[in-house]
Amino acid sequence: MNAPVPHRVAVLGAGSWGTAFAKVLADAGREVVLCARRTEVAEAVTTSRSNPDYLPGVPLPANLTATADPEAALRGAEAVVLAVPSQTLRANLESWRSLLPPAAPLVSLAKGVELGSLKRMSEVISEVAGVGGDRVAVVTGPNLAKEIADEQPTASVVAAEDPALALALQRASSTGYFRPYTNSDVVGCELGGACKNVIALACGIAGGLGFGENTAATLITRGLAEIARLGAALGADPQTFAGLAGMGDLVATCSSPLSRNRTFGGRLGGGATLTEATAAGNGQVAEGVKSCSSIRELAMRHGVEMPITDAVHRVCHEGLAPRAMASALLGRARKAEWS
Ligand SMILES: NC(=O)c1ccc[n+]([C@@H]2O[C@H](COP(=O)([O-])OP(=O)(O)OC[C@H]3O[C@@H](n4cnc5c(N)ncnc54)[C@H](O)[C@@H]3O)[C@@H](O)[C@H]2O)c1
Ligand SMILES: O=P(O)(O)OC[C@H](O)CO
Repeated sequence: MNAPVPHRVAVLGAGSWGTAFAKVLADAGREVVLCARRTEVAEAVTTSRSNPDYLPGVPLPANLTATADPEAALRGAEAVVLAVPSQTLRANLESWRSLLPPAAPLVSLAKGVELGSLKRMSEVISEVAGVGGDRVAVVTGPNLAKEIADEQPTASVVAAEDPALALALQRASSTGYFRPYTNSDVVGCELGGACKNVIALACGIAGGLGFGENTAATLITRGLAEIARLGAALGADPQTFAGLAGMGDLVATCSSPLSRNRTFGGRLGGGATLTEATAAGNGQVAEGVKSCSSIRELAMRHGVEMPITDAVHRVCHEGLAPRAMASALLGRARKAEWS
């Protein structure tokens, strides 16, 4: 069965990625309403046709309008995109639940695993909105918001249980600079997006300590190995981790100075405390700082070894000195590469 390609789309959350993805949808021909938490952000988008707080200097198209009123944004929406930080998704969605159009698909842009429940974002959405997994989709991949806002060529993944929904959203978001692929492995795609933030923190810490590309490549490669192990335990398709939502996003995030996670790790490696590193982020969220704990707990629950994730958790939350991280990792028992 074909799912209708949505024309009117509400994007809830007007931060970096919410705004950039709203622009993608508008450039793909949708009528997009971007919903900001703060009135001044919505007003700035309306009056200046840009979002100076999150994407300064990026012109936004006329078929992208903004409001701070979720009811106005959601009225008549044929698809709803959720673009808020992962640890805030539950509370935000609870406040929007009664306004959600009854049949509209719900699309997650968030990359994280919820603290406490250890749920992936699509699971949180199904639970809070009271909808089946067939109405939920995920957009993920090597998608640094600023590069996409500047229309640099990028591929992405639309993952959904329902192949017709994935196809409809793929059509709804394809532009000359943004090429989404479909994928039915929602579990693997979401794990790839959440876990790479933690490995990017590790790469940032290594960079802050003055280590070079061998260390970064080691963390990326062994990071991918531990992400894939968790994926296997949770029933993901192993191929996903070799794709855009796995290796692709891992490489982009671990390598880019635009990554909030890598940048945050760099501050820790350079000697900042967690509080100082958070303050320097000016309200921008490095998702891995919280997800390192939920992912570690998820791995422990499933008997999966994730030593890099464990070390990042210990640096962020248990006082392990960044410099001691290398000896903690290299001092582990010797083993075969594929074991
Ligand atoms: N920025 C990127 O390059 C990028 C790319 C892909 C995915 N993502 C993911 O998308 C999600 C959103 O990221 P973003 O870059 O748009 O974040 P951001 O920090 O730039 O913006 C967050 C938005 O959520 C709103 N919000 C609502 N409740 C909030 C709360 N309690 N605390 C903080 N903000 C709250 C903010 O007002 C803001 O509009 C994250 O899960 C992130 O990992 C980001
Ligand atoms: O800036 P980061 O570290 O949250 O990463 C942004 C995106 O997830 C990259 O795909």
